[in-house]
Amino acid sequence: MSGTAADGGVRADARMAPASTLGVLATLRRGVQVSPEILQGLVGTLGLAVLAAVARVLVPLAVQQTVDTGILAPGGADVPRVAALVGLAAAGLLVGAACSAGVNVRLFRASESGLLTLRTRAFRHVHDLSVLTQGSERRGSLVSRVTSDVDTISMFVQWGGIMLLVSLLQILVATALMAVYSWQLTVLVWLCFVPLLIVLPRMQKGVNARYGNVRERYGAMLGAVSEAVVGAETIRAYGVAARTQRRIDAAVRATRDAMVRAQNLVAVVFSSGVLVANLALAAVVAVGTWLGVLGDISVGRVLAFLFLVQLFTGPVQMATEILNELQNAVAGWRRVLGVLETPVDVADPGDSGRPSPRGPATLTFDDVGYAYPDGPPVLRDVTLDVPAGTSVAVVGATGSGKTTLAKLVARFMDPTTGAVRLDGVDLRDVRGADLRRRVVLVPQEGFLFDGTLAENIAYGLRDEDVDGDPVADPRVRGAVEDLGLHPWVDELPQGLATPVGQRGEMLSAGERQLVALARARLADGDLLLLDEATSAVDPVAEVRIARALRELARGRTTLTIAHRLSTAEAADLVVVVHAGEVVEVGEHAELVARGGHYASMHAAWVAQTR
Ligand SMILES: Nc1ncnc2c1ncn2[C@@H]1O[C@H](COP(=O)(O)OP(=O)(O)OP(=O)(O)O)[C@@H](O)[C@H]1O
Repeated sequence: MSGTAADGGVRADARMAPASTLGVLATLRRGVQVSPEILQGLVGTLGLAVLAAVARVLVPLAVQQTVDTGILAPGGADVPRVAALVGLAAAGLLVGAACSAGVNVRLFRASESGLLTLRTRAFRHVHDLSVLTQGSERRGSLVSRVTSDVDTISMFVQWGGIMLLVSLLQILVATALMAVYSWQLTVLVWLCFVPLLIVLPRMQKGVNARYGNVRERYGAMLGAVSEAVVGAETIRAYGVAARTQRRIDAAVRATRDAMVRAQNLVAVVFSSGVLVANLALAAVVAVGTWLGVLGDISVGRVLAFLFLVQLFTGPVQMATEILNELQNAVAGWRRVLGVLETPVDVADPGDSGRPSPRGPATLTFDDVGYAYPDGPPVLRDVTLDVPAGTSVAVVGATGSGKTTLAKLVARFMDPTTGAVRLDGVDLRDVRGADLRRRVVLVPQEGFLFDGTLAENIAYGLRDEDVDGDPVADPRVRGAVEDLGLHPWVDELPQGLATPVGQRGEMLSAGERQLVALARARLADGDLLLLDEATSAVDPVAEVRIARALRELARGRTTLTIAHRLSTAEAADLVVVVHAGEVVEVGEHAELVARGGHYASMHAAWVAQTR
C-alpha cells in the first residue's frame, strides 16, 4: 500500500466508462493510451509491411512477364530478358523476406515495451489495492490478469496484428493485379472464396468452443494433479491412493477427448481451405484456357493467376483465426484495464499527510463502526482510549469482531463511520511510511518466504535500511538475542543461515511464530498488534514464545487479540467485544468482580483448564 490514490488508476476522469463496457475499438484505444509504446515506430513498420506485401505479388508479375514477353516473345525466346525477370523476382523475394523480418522485429520490440509498462502498472496497482480488495478479488484471478491476460494481448499484438495487416494488404494488392489481368477470372476467384468466408466464422466459433472446453478440462486436470500432490499426506494416511488415481485418470482422459474433438474440427477447417484453393485453381485453369482460346487473356496471365490464387488461401484461412485472437486480446485488455481502474480504497496521503514521529503511541477509537463490503455492520460504536505503553487484551467469542478491530488499526481498511487515531491523528491523515514504521502487526501465522532464517527476520527492516547479508547483520542477531531466542537459533545446524523452505515449511509452527516475533522486534514499532496464535505448541516452545512476547511488548503500546485468558490476566487492560460492540473495559480483577460477560468467560475457562 505504498502508492497514492492518484498514481495507479487509469480513469483519471470519473466520467469515463468502465473498461468492461467498452467496445472493441474503444478498448484498443484505451489500451494504447495506457501503454503508448505499443505504437512506437508504427509508421515505419506499416511501410515495411506494404513493401513485404508488394514483394510477394512481384513473383506472379514476373511469371507473367517472363512468359508473355520473354519466353513467348514475338521474335523467339528473349533469354537475357527472362534472366533479368527471374533476377527481379528473386530480388523481390529477398526484399520481401527482409521486410517481413524487419516488421516482426519492430513489432516485437514495440509490443514488448508496451506490455512491460502494462504489466508493471497493473502489478503496482494490485499492490496498492487494499488487502480487502485483494481478498475479495481472489488473488489467483489478480495474478492471472497480470500474467496470462497480458499474454493474450501480446499474442495478438505480436503475431495476429501484423498477420492481419500483411494478409489484408496481400489480398488487396493481389486483387488489384488480378483485376488488371482479367476481371472475369478475378470475379471467379472471389466467387470461389466467398462461401468459405461465410462458413469459416461459424466453424471458427465451433473451434473456439471446443478449445474453451479443452482449457477447462486442462485446468481441471491440473487441479486434480496438484491437489493430489498437496494432499499427499492425507491420501497416504487414509490409504485412498486408488480413488485419487481414478480421479486423475478420468481428468486426463477427459482432456484427451476434448483435445481430439477440437483437433477434428481444426482438420475440417484446414482441409476446406485447401479444397477451396484447389477448386479456385481448377476453375482458373479451365476458364482461363477457355478465355485464352478466345484470345481474351495471355498464357502468362493465366499462369500468374495460379500464383495469385495461392496468395489468397493463407490469409483467408488465417483471417478468422486472427479475428478470434483479436477478441481474446480485447477481453484480456478489458480485464487488465479493469484492474487498473479498481479504486485504491485505502489511499496513502503521502507527503500531504501528517507526519507521525516515533515515540510512545496512544491509540483512540472514536465511535468506530465497520461493515465489510455488502455485509452487515461487524463493529458498532467502538470508543476506546489506549494510553501510551498500555498492554490491552481484546477478548470475545469467535466472530465477535476482534480481528476486524486490529485490521482497522493496521489500516488494512478504513472504518465505515468514526475514526481510529494514532496520537490523536486520524489514521487516514497519517503518512503511510510513518504508519508502517510505527504500527507493527504480528499475525497468527506470520508468512515466511523461501530463504534463510536471517532473511526472514530481516523482512522487519525497511527497504532502505537493508544492506549486506542478513546472516551477518548484527541487527538481526540483536533482535534474536533481545527476545532470548539465541539458544534456539544456535542449536540449529546452520544457525541464522538455516533455510526455512517455502512458507517456512521446514520449521515447526512454534518456530515459525518465533521468527515472526523476531521480525517484529527488528521492525521496532511503537504500537504492536498481536494476533495470538491459537495453534497448540509444545510446553518448551510455549514458554519460549511467552518470554519472547513479553520482551517484544516491553515499553510499547500493545493490542493483543487474546485467545487465551491467561494473556488477559496479564494485560493492563481487558477489552471485551461482543457481537461487534465493546461491552466491557477494565482490569482483569475488576471485570471478574463485576460479574458480567468477562466474568462468565473467565469462569468457563477456569473450569476447563484448572
Ligand atoms: N473479509 C471479510 N469479508 C466479509 N466478512 C468478514 C470478513 N472478515 C471477517 N468477516 C466477518 O466479520 C465478523 C467479525 O470477524 P472477525 O474476524 O473480526 O472476528 P474475530 O472476533 O476475530 O473472530 P476469531 O476469534 O474467530 O478470529 C465475522 O462475522 C466475519 O464473518
